[in-house]
Amino acid sequence: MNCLTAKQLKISISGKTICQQFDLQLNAGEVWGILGGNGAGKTTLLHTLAGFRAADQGEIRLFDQAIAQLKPRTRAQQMGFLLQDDQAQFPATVLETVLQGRHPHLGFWQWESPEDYLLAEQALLKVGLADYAHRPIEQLSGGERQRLKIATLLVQQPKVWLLDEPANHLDLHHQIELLSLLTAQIKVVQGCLLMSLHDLNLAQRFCDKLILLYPDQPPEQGCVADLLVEEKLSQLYQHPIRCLETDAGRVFIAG
Ligand SMILES: Nc1ncnc2c1ncn2[C@@H]1O[C@H](COP(=O)(O)OP(=O)(O)OP(=O)(O)O)[C@@H](O)[C@H]1O
Repeated sequence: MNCLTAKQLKISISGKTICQQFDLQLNAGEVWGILGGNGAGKTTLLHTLAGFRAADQGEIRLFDQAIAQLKPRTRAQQMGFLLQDDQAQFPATVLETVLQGRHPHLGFWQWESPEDYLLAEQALLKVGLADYAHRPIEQLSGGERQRLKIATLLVQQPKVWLLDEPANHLDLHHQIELLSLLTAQIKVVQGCLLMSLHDLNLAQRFCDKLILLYPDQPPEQGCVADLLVEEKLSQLYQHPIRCLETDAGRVFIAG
């Protein structure tokens, strides 16, 4: 099943073309990564696919409905977005914040039900924040805030997940723990996930497919095995990248 499709997309920002005549199809059960250097356009591409900004040309469809025509509430029932920088937040506790993930599913005057609270508590448990439920969010560390944002998306229960640098602020244990949780969830609910990443080893471990946003040539997309190779990665980052075969699988290091 197609979850998110883009046809003949042209995206530019500040006079720079990120992509043109770009087609994309995210299918049920797929985990995609976007790789590219700073300023390559990863965030811009994600924001455009989410319908937060208009493309210069082309069409984006979420479950076969034009995203530009979807009401924000309908879109939020189907698509969750993890913003990279999300500083401006109202004073609230961790539990109040995670419950906001239920809002697209509640009626205008409807309060959260006991089931909503249960979902929120389960999500906090999954991200290791159960003991922080009544803490004001301004007292959380960077990594704890990131885990709270992921918990909020878990209770939102979207089918399509767009994540801008989900590994930001997370220690190695939480990177693996949370990306394992999210990618397993995608397979179970037959949704799809597209995330920007700076860590090639996380891309290798968690992604099925990739989009490479080069600085000097059109984007490329395909399977991880075809794209995570020294020559393409060195071109992508304009820096020599080496791929090493180890007991733990392939690892990538900057030369
Ligand atoms: N609001 C904006 N107005 C004008 N130009 C912008 C704006 N946001 C980003 N840009 C520019 O658009 C280009 C793409 O930025 P974008 O944030 O999409 O890159 P990125 O690949 O996500 O980068 P990073 O890895 O540094 O987060 C950059 O050259 C950036 O300077």
